[in-house]
Parts: sequence; C-alpha cells; structure tokens
Amino acid sequence: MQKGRNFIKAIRRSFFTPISQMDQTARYRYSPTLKWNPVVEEYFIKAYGADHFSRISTALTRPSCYSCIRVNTLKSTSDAVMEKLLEIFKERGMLDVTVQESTITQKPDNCRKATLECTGSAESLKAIESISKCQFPGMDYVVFVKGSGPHAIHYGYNEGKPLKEVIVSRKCAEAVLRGAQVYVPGVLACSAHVERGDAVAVSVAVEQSAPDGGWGVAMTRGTVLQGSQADPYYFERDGFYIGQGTAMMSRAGLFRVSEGVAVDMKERVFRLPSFYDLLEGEIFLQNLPSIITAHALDPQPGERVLDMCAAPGGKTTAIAILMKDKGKVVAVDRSHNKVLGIQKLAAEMGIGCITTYKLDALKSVCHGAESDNLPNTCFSEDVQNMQKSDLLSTDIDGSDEKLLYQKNFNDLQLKDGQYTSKAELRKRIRKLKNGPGRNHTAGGRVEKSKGFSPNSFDRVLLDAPCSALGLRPRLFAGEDTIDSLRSHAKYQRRMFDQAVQLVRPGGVIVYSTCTINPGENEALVRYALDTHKFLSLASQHPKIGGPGLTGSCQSPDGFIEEWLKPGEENLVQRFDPSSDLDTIGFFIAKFSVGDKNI
Ligand SMILES: C[S@@+](CC[C@H](N)C(=O)[O-])C[C@H]1O[C@@H](n2cnc3c(N)ncnc32)[C@H](O)[C@@H]1O
Repeated sequence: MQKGRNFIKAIRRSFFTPISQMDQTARYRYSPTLKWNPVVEEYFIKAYGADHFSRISTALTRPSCYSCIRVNTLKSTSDAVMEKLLEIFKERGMLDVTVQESTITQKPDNCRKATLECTGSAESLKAIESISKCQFPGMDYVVFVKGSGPHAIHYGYNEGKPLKEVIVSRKCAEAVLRGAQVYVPGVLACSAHVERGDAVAVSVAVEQSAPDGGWGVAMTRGTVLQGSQADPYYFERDGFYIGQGTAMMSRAGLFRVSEGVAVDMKERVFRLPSFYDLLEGEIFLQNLPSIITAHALDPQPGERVLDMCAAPGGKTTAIAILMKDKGKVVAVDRSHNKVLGIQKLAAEMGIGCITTYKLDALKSVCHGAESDNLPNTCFSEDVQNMQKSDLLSTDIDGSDEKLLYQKNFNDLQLKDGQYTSKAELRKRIRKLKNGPGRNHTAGGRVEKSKGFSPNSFDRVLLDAPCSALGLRPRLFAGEDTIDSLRSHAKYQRRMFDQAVQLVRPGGVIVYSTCTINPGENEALVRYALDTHKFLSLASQHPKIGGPGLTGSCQSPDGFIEEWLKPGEENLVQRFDPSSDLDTIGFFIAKFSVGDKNI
C-alpha cells in the first residue's frame, strides 16, 4: 500500500515545476473540503438538498467564533466570572489595552444582559472581541467569549526563504482551531533544523483514502519536511493551513519528549482563547446546545434524575447545578475510567448530589426489584425509599447485595432512630457482609449497577452515543458509512426503550444527539411516538436565542415533516446549520410520559 502511494507521489512530483514564492503564499490558506463516503453524501443530499448539504459540509469545517462557558452558580456568578476573564485576558495580552469596560449595559426587561465590549483593532490581532452573557431568560449563567475568523494569515518569508513547517494530526488541528496550543503528541512532522524560538507554519495532515478502501495518514511520526513538493502530504494539505507559531522546543526535543507545548500559536486562522486550567471548578467550557439540553430537561431541586450516557459529565453537572445540588442525579456510563472522570468533575465543581455507576445503559432496567413495590415518589418526599431503591440497584460487592440489604435495612434504620446517610448505610452493609477488619474505601472507586427499578426517576436524559456528525470543527468525515449510521440509530432506539421504562408516569425524557443524520434524530422521535403510545412531545419548550442560534424550531429544509405528524414539527428543537453555531445539527426532543397503562 505504501509502495503504491509513494509511486503516485513520485509521478505527481515529476509534473510539477519548482515552487515560487507566490505559489507558496497561495497554498497557505484555510479552505478545507470534507470528503464524504459517496453513499453517505448521496443520502444527505437526498435529505437536505445539494445546496443545503454543501453549506452544512462547509460549516462543519469551521469552528464557531464563540466559546461558550457555563458558570458554576454554586460557586460563582456570571458577573464575577466575566470580570475575572477580562482581567486574565488583559494580562495575557489577548484583549486590546484600550478596552472599554464601561459598556456594561442593563436591559430593562428581566432578561438582563451585561456586555463588556472590547475594542480590539484589526492590527492588534487580539483573540477576544467581547464577553457577554446569554440573553435567553433563565440562561444568564452562560457566558459567551467571542473570537473571530477566518483570518488570512500572511505567510511570512524570512529573507526570501520559506518558513519552517510543522504538520500536525487532524485531532490536534481541530483542537487548535478551537483555541488550543499545539501539544507534542499532535506533531507528526517538521522541517529540519527547527530550533526553539523559530517561527513555524502549522498545517494539517488529514486522513486520505487508501487503495484497500480504508483511511489513514501515511506518515511516520518524525518525518523531516523539506519545504518542497517532495514532502509527504504536500498537495493534500493545500488549504489546510491553520496558522503560525513559535516552536517551543527544537526538532530533536519535539520527537524525544512525550508531552508539553510544541508550538505556541501566535497567528490563528480562527482566534479563540484557550480556557485550559482557567477558573477550574468555577466555569465549564461546553457547547451551547449541550447546556440547552440540560435546560430543556428542566430538573427541579429534590427530584431524582438519571443521566444515561453521562461521561464526561458536562450535562450531568449542568443538571445538578440547575437542581441547586438538591435531590439526586444518577450518572451512568459503561466506561469505568469515564465514570471516574465524572466523579472528578463533580468534586472539582463542589457538587454533592451526583451518584455515579458503571452500567451498560442497554441493561438499565432491573425487573427483579419490581417485587419490592417501590413507590414512585420523588426524592424530596421520601428520602429513605430513594436510598433503598439505590442500594437495590447497586452491585457493590456481589450478587447477594439485594437480599442482604432487604434483611438489614430496617434494623440499621431502627438502631439510629434517625436519618442515616446512604454512605453510612453502605458501610454498615459491607461490614455485615465482610465482617470487621476488611477495609473498603470509596475514593476513586467505581460502583457497578445492576440497573434500576421501573419508574424510578422523575426525569431521564438520554444523550445517546451518536455519529457526532454535528460537531465542529471537523476536518474528516470519510469513515462514516450508511451501515454505521444505521447501527447508531438501532442502538439509540434500544436505549430509548430502557429510558421509557425508568421514568415514572408524569415524568420527562429528554433525548439529544449531535448529528446531522435524520435517522438518528427525527426518525427516533417518530419511532418513540409510534412505539410508546403514552409518550407525547412536550408541549412547552424554551424558544432558544443567543449568539449562534436561530431561536427557530422550524425545519429549514422540510425534511423533518417526513417524520413528524402535522403540528409536531414545532416541538422539536432544531438548529439552523447556516448560522454561527458551536454545534451543527444538535437535536433535542423532550417527551412527557403519560399513563403507562393505556
Ligand atoms: C455523547 S457521549 C455523552 C456526553 C455527556 N452526556 C456529556 O454531556 O458530557 C456518549 C457517552 O455514552 C457512553 N456510552 C456508550 N454506550 C453506552 C452504553 N451502552 N451504556 C452506557 N454508556 C454508554 C460513552 O462511554 C460516552 O461517554
């Protein structure tokens, strides 16, 4: 395969003349084109129309010009965060020093908006244009930091010589486009003799189709670039130039160490700030539609809420904060390490109402517990029953946990004659089972769950694993096939069927995906309504505004109507792919659960 590629490259090289300065300048631009699997492309063109899909495809290659921050209102306020960010950005030279801070405007209505306008001149090349609060009522805990782009980065010649070059991986480039630096693991190749402090041009090597039908980057890490057509990916990376920076280590160092900043980006095609290590625990960088998903779930303090595919915990923590850390948020994920990540995030944010479990969401209903006749009361009204249900669902140390708990629950409670915390109950049960002397610590431990009793939750969020074809920026899309899209849809339906069983009558399910694939969004809604007759699309949902969102619930292309009955189409939130979104094709559907006996 490698031989074949080298042969093609050699032929191409023989046709090209030496590069002139003008050619070089022309090729250093950002104009990527997504390559789709032809059958997938045809499917999307059928769904959206050729023009509309082409706009979607182009928009996917660009990051949003907004960074969206969710403020942890348990610890801070949007105003305090905005002031702190302003100071930090000024210190870092990311804001023009002539910034006008005086323009904090109060709107007369309850949707108060405070904007700190910053006047960065075009020449100053500063990253931040403005910091503002979300204007949508009830969402003023969201702060937008506006960057800018795309910018044409002039390719600088050093005394007539081309700049030294660095080629990074596609994943690294996608992060850089959103404000990150180039880290060592992301570097694939660089020019010879790069020294610390050298200016370097940064381009991306995107996966190319191989003769065997697969995709890959046929480049050995550490490749030396000559700055000529003989370089690997010379032609393929035309239009994939993401900016310039300063090498933070020599070429030798770059490929010797395993971590650290490799290139400090100075000129970016898209200027967005990095939030790495910034106001940890106080803010969380999150795509706006993700924040809206938690908002649409509308969790209330004291309720019991299940987040079915929770890691890394962005929406889980948003839900817990909306509940003012009162009640119970059960966050499950099938990955052990990811569950640890949720625990870490919750601790960092100072949230106490989140309980995490390792669980395959396809097996989240535990029918065995039905015999216990657990009442479908919410957490605030019956704390002890919630603890009981919790413990029944949890496989702490073995399969006899349930019996053990049933046998001892009353005894344990009676001994105290007062409220006993869940942790204390667990500790006592472990002691009963294992005898004194065996030490179980909870730190860093991931508990497995066997599932939950039907009707255990007031609200369930199913943020289903999906094709993620709505996330931006994206520089590669070739790997998705019709079969992979179909398998996501099937998987999601099975998960949805579990969610339906776990919500109590009168409860709410929110289903979300970040994909442009109608099979994973509109089709799921049709399936849900046809299969579970007691479900209805929630009649009230927030009309969303703010930067990057249209506020419209109408389908721009008419495709949604193929799946939804007349009248239903306005009940599903849908975002306009042509606008400046941080996620394209994010989809949220909110269902009310009626009487399950119908
Ligand atoms: C879209 S991400 C969830 C993002 C998360 N809701 C957030 O906002 O931070 C999907 C998650 O689903 C998890 N997942 C995939 N299949 C699962 C399954 N069968 N059971 C539980 N979790 C699953 C993955 O490990 C992944 O963390």
